[in-house]
Amino acid sequence: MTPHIRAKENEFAKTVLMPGDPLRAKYIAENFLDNVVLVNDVRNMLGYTGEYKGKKISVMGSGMGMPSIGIYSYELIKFYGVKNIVRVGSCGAINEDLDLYDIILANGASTNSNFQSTYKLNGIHSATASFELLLSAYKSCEKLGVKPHVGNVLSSDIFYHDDPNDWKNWQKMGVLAIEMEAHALYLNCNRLGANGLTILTVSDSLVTGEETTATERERSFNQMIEVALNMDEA
Ligand SMILES: Nc1nc2c(nc(Br)n2[C@@H]2O[C@H](CO)[C@@H](O)[C@H]2O)c(=O)[nH]1
Repeated sequence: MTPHIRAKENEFAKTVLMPGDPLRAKYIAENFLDNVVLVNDVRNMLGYTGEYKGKKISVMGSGMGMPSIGIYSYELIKFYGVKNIVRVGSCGAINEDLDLYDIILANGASTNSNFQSTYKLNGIHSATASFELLLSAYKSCEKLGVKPHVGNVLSSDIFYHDDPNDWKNWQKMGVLAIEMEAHALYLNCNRLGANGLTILTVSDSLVTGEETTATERERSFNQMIEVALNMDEA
């Protein structure tokens, strides 16, 4: 038990998928997993443990933003012994080579947040994904005939930026997309010795202004879930 999760000590699998929206955790559990058990509903941040092709796996919402995923990923690793956390989310593309519904594997996550000030580093830490999980996800994409984009994303503290063109400065740095969680997940994993990865589907483009349709969003979300569930476990 923690202030935010009521699950019993061994109720989480070694690997946890984390969509931002707890209702997507419910969707994944109901549509992809067998023998599902609800292990958390504190604050309605729904968490489930079940099986995929006989392998135990958990799925729980992270909430939006780094403070939220920062709490849940910390508690999963520190108090429940979770070894691998795979964020499965959506993002806004800022690179012109990206199309709606494309899949991104984030090998790193830049930020405009001061989240890492807690570590009192004399410098800036590069928040990075686990190569083991990244390679496993890349191979899973190949098996499923998905061509992912692998690169850096921006984890922003802000959705409504006062300067609507701020993203163009990040585009110059080769950043592929904007989301709001990966950097904090990677910091916790880097600091606590766990493996983290963020898999994203492009649900809007700041370059073209395009937005996905609800039905298409669900189809591409399913493809990303298939990629995550078919990864070899680290
Ligand atoms: N800041 C930001 N976050 C985005 C964007 N598109 C998407 Br989907 N997101 C993600 O969606 C949620 C905000 O709608 C957050 O959890 C982000 O990870 C975007 O253009 N900007």
